[in-house]
Amino acid sequence: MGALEDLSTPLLDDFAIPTNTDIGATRLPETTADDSCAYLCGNSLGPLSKQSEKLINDELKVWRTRAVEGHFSHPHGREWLNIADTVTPLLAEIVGAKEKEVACMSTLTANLHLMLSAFYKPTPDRYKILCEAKAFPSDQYAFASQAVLHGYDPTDAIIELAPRTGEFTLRESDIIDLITKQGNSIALVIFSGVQYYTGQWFPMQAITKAAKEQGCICGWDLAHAVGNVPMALHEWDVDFAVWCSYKYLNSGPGGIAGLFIHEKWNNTRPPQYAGWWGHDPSTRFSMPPLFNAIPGAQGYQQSNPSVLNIVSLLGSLQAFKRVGSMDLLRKRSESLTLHLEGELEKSKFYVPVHEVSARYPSATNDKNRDGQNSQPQRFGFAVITPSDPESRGAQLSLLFLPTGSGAMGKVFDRLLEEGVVGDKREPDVIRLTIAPLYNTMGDIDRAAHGLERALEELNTST
Ligand SMILES: Cc1ncc(COP(=O)(O)O)c(C=O)c1O
Ligand SMILES: Nc1ccccc1C(=O)C[C@H](N)C(=O)O
Repeated sequence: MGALEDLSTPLLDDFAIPTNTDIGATRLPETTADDSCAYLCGNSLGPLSKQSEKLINDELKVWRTRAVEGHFSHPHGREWLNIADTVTPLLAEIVGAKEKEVACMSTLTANLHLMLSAFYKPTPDRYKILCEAKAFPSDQYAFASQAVLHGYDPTDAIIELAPRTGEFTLRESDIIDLITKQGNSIALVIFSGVQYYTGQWFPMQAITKAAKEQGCICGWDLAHAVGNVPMALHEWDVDFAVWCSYKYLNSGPGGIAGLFIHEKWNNTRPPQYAGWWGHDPSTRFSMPPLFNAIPGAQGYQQSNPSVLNIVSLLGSLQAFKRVGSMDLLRKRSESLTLHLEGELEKSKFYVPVHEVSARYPSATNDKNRDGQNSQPQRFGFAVITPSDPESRGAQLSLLFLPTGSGAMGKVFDRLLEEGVVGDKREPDVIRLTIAPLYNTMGDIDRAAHGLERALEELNTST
């Protein structure tokens, strides 16, 4: 099996990256029109894997030529009845789980609700849900609606832990202290593995351990962690986890999601929302009236999965497999992200994150935007993602200053004109992600130089 050992990009050819022309880059020489853009947005939607494209086309052909027979007989040995079996072992490796602890199914938010319905069992003494403040909105809605479903007021039932004043990310000690002090009233501790906005990789093992010591259930939303950072869900004794696959796993827009349930729950957490795909496959097609669940995560499957979605995921997972392990991929990821960070720190407009509060006092106070101050301030940026590589994945989140000044939007547009695709989170953040499967040092240089030119222009034109 091949392994990425240096900063070359052996898998670059595996992915179709949009060209500068495709994304409408207008400020580049004509000669680069057909070159790949610098696609730094794998945290939102991974690019198309060429193998996925091939596999989808293969399946379309099977559908065209065999129709329903494709379920039972398949020219490439991927009978649709068992199509999920092509991806579960690969997913299990990526999240550090046993195969039977993983199911590839449905969508992230739906899976989150399924897991909450199975694991959030509040009692009058222990009914709280602990999560990070400003979790991805879908998660906030899911937590709140589940609290309401059980008769609790979300403002009381949900504890949202926010960074300290003047800080942007959570300190491990603050998370652990809170769990230790309030754990006996907490039913569920659920964080995102990697935070979508800040890029912080939470100390998953330590949080899980602290939660377990207090008798809490511990679950994880791994949307931004899966395929990004190495994990050992089984060994860490995580109770459940959910993820989508269209970010670092490159399965395509709306791709099929996944979930993990620790095997220790096999006998005590039967699926409550049963469907035929969670039924024992050996008798599924005898159509028995009584549900007999597959032990473990796969018993939670409800419907027959989308074959096109699964093979789309499979194409990309084969690229992960060729790399060899998440640890190897992570090595490359760490050095590329360090390099991006280093380039950003060289900028004239770089503001160290610990100076943000002092230099832009309103940046950590949403009510009073710096952009409305009477004194015009220089446009700049800080990196709010933790600088410790152990506390982050591939993404760096740049906070544009002064906050509320509109600088972020202008820089974002300018980067796009130069063929650099990041993503913006209003009002002030651009996320840049160096995905180790397909991004290059050249992408980093383009982003850093584009950013410098954009801020130079912004500061001289006002
Ligand atoms: C952390 C997190 N949770 C939930 C979602 C929602 O996912 P979906 O629309 O696939 O349910 C996303 C991404 O969209 C996310 O990043
Ligand atoms: N599925 C999408 C469709 C359209 C636009 C964004 C998304 C995202 O996934 C957003 C992502 N979860 C984020 O971290 O912001």
